[in-house]
Amino acid sequence: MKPPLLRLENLTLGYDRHPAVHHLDIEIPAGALLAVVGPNGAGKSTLLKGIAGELRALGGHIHLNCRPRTQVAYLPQRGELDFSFPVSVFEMVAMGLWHEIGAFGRVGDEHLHRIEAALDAVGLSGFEARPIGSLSGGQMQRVRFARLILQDAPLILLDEPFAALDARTVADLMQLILAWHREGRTILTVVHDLDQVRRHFPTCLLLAREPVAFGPTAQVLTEPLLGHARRLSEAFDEEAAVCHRPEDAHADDAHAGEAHA
Ligand SMILES: Nc1ncnc2c1ncn2[C@@H]1O[C@H](COP(=O)(O)OP(=O)(O)OP(=O)(O)O)[C@@H](O)[C@H]1O
Repeated sequence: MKPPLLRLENLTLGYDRHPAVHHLDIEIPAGALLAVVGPNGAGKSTLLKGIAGELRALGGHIHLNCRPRTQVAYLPQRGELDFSFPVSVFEMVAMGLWHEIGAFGRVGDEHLHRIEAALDAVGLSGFEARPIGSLSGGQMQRVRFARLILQDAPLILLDEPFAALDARTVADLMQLILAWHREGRTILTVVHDLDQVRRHFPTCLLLAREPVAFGPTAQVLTEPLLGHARRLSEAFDEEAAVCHRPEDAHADDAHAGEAHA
């Protein structure tokens, strides 16, 4: 059996000292294609932000069996994007190479070739000079996927990559995700469409401020478990303090995104 690429140990994540999601004790094996599902406000985006190192843990630990900064590719929700940023498609995609060439490094022939190949893979050859502000929502999401291709990361975190996209774009992006899975990468994707999860994602984490179920998708997406998740989410107290278990005596010294070989 493959060792876990990612292990969450009694993890609590939240904002202003209030937990948004907690009691996460989960091992995700290398090569998993995992859907993260749950009601609105269940803590799905918060979990991805924590793993991406954008949010410090309030308690517990995140153990990563890869380098946190350069080997984790994170695609935030599209609502968090500034489309008015004055860059071209080429420049936006080339940002996927920052960990190889640095912010002001020179893009060499090999890099040019890889940028062209990534744009081709997402169906945007010929769009290089277009300002990103002139793209449709679907084209912009393709550009963001091209950037992920260049990041070439073993761990990929996708937050609602299919939201508000047409069926053709969803199908094309899903094929890219499946190709990454075949290459052995580990992929966590927040998805709302449960039919899509059943079709394409072998494993699933059902969240409702805490893990409700984790495992093979058919065993997780059952009516009783989905109902339980809805009820837990509705009953959650947003103002609650971090709740420590007796074994958490040293939880406060946790560091999110900490590398752990
Ligand atoms: N920046 C923030 N500051 C304070 N609270 C936040 C912040 N971001 C999220 N929250 C709160 O944390 C909780 C979990 O939010 P999160 O966005 O992780 O849920 P989600 O499962 O991704 O929801 P959705 O499916 O609606 O996107 C919610 O109560 C939300 O209001």
